[in-house]
Amino acid sequence: MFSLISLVQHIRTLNNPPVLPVQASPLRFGILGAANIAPNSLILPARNHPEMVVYALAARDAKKAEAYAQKHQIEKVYSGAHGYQNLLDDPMVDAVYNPLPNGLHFEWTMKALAAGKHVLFEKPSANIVDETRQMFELAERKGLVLLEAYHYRFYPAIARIKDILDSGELGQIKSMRGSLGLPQGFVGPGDIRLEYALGGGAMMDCGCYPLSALRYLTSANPTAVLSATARTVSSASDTGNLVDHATTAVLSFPNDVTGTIHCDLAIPSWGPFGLIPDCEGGSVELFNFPLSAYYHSITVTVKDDKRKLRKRV
Ligand SMILES: NC(=O)C1=CN([C@@H]2O[C@H](COP(=O)(O)OP(=O)(O)OC[C@H]3O[C@@H](n4cnc5c(N)ncnc54)[C@H](OP(=O)(O)O)[C@@H]3O)[C@@H](O)[C@H]2O)C=CC1
Ligand SMILES: O=C1OC[C@@H](O)[C@H](O)[C@H]1O
Repeated sequence: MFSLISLVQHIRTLNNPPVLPVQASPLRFGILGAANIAPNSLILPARNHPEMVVYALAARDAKKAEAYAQKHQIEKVYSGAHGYQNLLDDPMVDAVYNPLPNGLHFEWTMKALAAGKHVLFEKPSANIVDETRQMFELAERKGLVLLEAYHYRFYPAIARIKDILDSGELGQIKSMRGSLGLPQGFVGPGDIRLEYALGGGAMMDCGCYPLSALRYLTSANPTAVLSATARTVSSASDTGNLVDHATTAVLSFPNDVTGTIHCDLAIPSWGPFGLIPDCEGGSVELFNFPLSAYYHSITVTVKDDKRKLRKRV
């Protein structure tokens, strides 16, 4: 068990990983947009990977682009109306990170792939499934890597949960619950998450995590939406559209499995962010599944022969 001090040290190291010398001929990344998420998702981690370097940044506003590039020691800067495309046309760029708002993932990922770049793009991949298919088909045709940035899939904790389920120890999955909520105040006025035209809404921003996790754990896609309820707010630009501020949905999966997803852009406290498959012979809970590298716990509850519950953490 972590002590509080070692937990704080662990989180500080994750957020500021040691800087390693770059090796000869690293993979050179370009970033589309001076995005809030890019330092944590790519720029700081890259410094710990000698085989890659964040070489270029494009942002619409020149001043913002320069300041961001200077702060994060990014060599090449593009800006203005053609800044994103100019970055894609730069032959020095091998791979592109696309952390643009959800509604722009498709356009700029297609353009990046067309320019022959590998792409790491943010979740959720697109607004509609046909766009996602088109992107992966183009990447396949061009022999390029296209990866959606669901980092939770790379943490040992989720792999452990999948192993426990696949081992058969708990029997068949009967139902699953997954949730992700953001604390009140995290999403402020004007946030891209509240803009319908940019692919905003709680389901797109947060609900996509439990949905992805439920698909991963069952190795299946949902077949129907059994129910869905939402708390809605006006889209940020007030165009008359609504976005969901919170959603609860019950989905049907093959083999009579149901999955409940809950997401919320403004909950009064921190969390919830758990993942709980309930099985014939017990259940397993992964606490903090989206960011389990920071902290997590796994609780396995097994029903014994006399239907008594045995717990291990
Ligand atoms: N995997 C993860 O853990 C996380 C993923 N995300 C995902 O990353 C993406 C970006 O999130 P986040 O960094 O918080 O977003 P930001 O609010 O920082 O926006 C990202 C960039 O979008 C660009 N942009 C382009 N067109 C528009 C437009 N019309 N209106 C507003 N912005 C525009 C801006 O680029 P410019 O600088 O050129 O102006 C901005 O820098 C989302 O898809 C989100 O779901 C977010 C957080 C965590
Ligand atoms: O991991 C996340 O947490 C915060 C969200 O707003 C973000 O978009 C999501 O990816």
